[in-house]
Amino acid sequence: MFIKNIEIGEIFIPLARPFKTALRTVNNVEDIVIKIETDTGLTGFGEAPPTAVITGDTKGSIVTAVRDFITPAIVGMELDNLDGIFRKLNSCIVKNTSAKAAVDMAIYDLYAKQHNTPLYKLLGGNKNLIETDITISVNPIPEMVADSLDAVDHGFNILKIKVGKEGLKDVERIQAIREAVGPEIKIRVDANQGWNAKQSVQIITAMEDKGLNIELVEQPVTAHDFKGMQYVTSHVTTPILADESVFSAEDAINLIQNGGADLINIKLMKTGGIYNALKICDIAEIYGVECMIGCMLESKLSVSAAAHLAAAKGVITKADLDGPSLCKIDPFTGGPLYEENLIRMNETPGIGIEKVPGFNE
Ligand SMILES: C[C@H](N)C(=O)N[C@H](CCC(=O)O)C(=O)O
Ligand SMILES: [Mg+2]
Repeated sequence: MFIKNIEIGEIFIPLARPFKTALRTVNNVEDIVIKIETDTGLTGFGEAPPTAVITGDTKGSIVTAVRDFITPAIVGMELDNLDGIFRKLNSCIVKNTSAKAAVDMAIYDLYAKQHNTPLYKLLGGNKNLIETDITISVNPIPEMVADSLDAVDHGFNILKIKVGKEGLKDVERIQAIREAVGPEIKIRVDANQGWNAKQSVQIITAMEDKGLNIELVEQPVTAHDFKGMQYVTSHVTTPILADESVFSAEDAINLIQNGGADLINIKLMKTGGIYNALKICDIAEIYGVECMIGCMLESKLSVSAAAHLAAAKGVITKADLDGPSLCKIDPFTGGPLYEENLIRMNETPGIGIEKVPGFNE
């Protein structure tokens, strides 16, 4: 069975509410989707969001990478030569990790379908239920408190609070939310690179002194500031999670060996897909570092690929896979079940998404 062609489409899904971080505000999921077909008619699907402020990828660059570089590199290759396909995918163009992720997940989808197995079982089959957090956008404090209470009402036990735009005022934000939701709800804080190293220590220490019981702080400083990550990690007791600082296995090794983080956030859109994400899982396992699986502003297709990886690997102990919960509608058929805070894997072969809008059957 060989790869016959790659079709490129686009999806548009309105968000239930604007998504706001220290880096950007977004109102809709507007992602590139791809369909890979084999000579036997088997199809695999993938999705790539244009998260320009984090990965550098735009809709135009994703389409160009898939159409002009990846397609000529892998069309005609035998699906059984999985390793050869991924080596070609990763060497035919540098960077462009979101385009690579879309193709990588479609290939894994096909491979698991060919073997009539759900992808998570093929990758390791560690668990079949995942608990995700939900993101609270950065807004005026009363709005964030109301959003947090609403999320708890809807069954979420873990909140990921976006901060990083107003320095020390973030302590008030988290204090107000903690007082409103009570002590049982887990609170994660994501600064999206919004603080500097000294400011991070001041803010996180203030949260510790107030007993706000923060589970972790994600990416306090600029992505390339590995020394800053090391400074923060060594000066606070709250665990520090590296997100934008870790795209590749090399980043993970560098950061871990230099004490630049306690935890690593793996996202398929940063690694270029599951093939490279598995390398980070192995490195983390070797060093005894736990991982979170995260997502960009993505819909159910690519988030489900990430869910399969999370379900497969024991080293992935935390999930930020709330993309589908942030969308107003679910335009897909099939896939894992999203039940508020829980993602339940099922027995459908591949990733499980059976129908993607924009492609003819
Ligand atoms: C959507 C997810 N919960 C999230 O917060 N991801 C962000 C980046 C998302 C984006 O800007 O598209 C993160 O973890 O930094
Ligand atoms: Mg983050």
